[in-house]
Amino acid sequence: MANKKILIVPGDGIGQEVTAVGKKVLDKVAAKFGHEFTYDEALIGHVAIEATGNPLPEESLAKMKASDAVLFGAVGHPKYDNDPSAKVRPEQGLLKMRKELGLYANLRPIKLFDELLAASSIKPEILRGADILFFRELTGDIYFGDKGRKNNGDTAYDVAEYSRFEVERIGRKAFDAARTRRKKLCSVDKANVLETSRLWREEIQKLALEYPDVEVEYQFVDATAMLLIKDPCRFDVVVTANLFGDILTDEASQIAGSMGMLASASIGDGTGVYEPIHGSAHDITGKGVANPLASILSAALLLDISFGMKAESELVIHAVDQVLKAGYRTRDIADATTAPEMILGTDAMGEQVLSHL
Ligand SMILES: NC(=O)c1ccc[n+]([C@@H]2O[C@H](COP(=O)([O-])OP(=O)(O)OC[C@H]3O[C@@H](n4cnc5c(N)ncnc54)[C@H](O)[C@@H]3O)[C@@H](O)[C@H]2O)c1
Ligand SMILES: CC(C)[C@H](C(=O)O)[C@@H](O)C(=O)O
Ligand SMILES: [Mg+2]
Repeated sequence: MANKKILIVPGDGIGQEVTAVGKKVLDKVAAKFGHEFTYDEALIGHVAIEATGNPLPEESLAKMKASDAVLFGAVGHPKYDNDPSAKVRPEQGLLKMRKELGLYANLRPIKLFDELLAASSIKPEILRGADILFFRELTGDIYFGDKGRKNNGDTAYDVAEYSRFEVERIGRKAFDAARTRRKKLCSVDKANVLETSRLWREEIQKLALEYPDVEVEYQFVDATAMLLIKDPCRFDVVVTANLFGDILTDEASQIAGSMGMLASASIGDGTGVYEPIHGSAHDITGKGVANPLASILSAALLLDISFGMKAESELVIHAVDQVLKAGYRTRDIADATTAPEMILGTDAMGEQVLSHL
């Protein structure tokens, strides 16, 4: 029995819809195992701009720092996506949260539930058994370097920077994880072109000497994009920089069947933040069709990583597996053989998972 303070930060668009389901799952787990979870909510993104003018109000940040874990949804609104000159943007709230909480490691597990083999456009014989753990560096790179315009606004720049300690700390986490898995690590960079990547590779090579039991390979990011689709089973743990990790994991969502299946854990030295890798999905917002499984699986990561509740976490993953085995699907993971009555909306899918807990 444990007492924990969980902060729910739904954000924008389908973030609101799926996080409500993730919270219900946490509630049910607490009741089942006799834990006491207390909840608070905080604003971020477009909803925070509307309410306060600030994409990450100080009050939200203070609540995050004071909580034991954060369940996060997504940020984003078409208003800003279509206005490149907007000075205040929802995404700034997300990046500030990551920086302020020191969330330098973003773990993105890509694991295919067997029942979804048919939902993917990749051939089943290539896909079967795929199980990759991405470590995406999250507080450095081109995201956080100097950026601006010059030459009367006719030239724009974004500076990419990495320091040795930033590469070392994410690299160490990735090597440690590889040791607990299949002992293979792939470090992804663009060291044939980028100086940040050459420093990245130097640091990973140094770390490799400390982990002789882990088989290390180095791949360029362009080749990795190809290999993920050609032969996803060759990968175990992948460690890479912020921008490469962002792009490669959206691609890798197709290994798991859909963006709506991928959970993530953003961790550092303080409060951990657990979030689907997907965004606010304007195209389906308000329709009640968003897949809540990424949020539910994020809740499972929260239980495991921030609270050390392994059995609770495994129960949630098992419940998701059972629901998929029973044939239930949201629209994004349905295939031609799915009967219409088995295609559920966000809340109904959540109810199925709750009933299997
Ligand atoms: N972590 C975040 O908060 C985050 C991540 C990515 C994008 N964004 C923001 O989200 C907005 C939309 O961006 P985008 O369209 O490029 O990416 P997106 O991830 O929101 O959507 C990409 C596609 O995947 C589908 N999709 C995503 N999640 C789904 C789910 N749970 N169930 C079913 N289908 C799902 C969407 O319908 C869309 O077709 C932008 O404003 C962007 O900046 C935020
Ligand atoms: C919204 C955006 C800033 C964010 C990122 O690029 O990190 C998103 O794509 C993600 O993957 O969480
Ligand atoms: Mg992304």
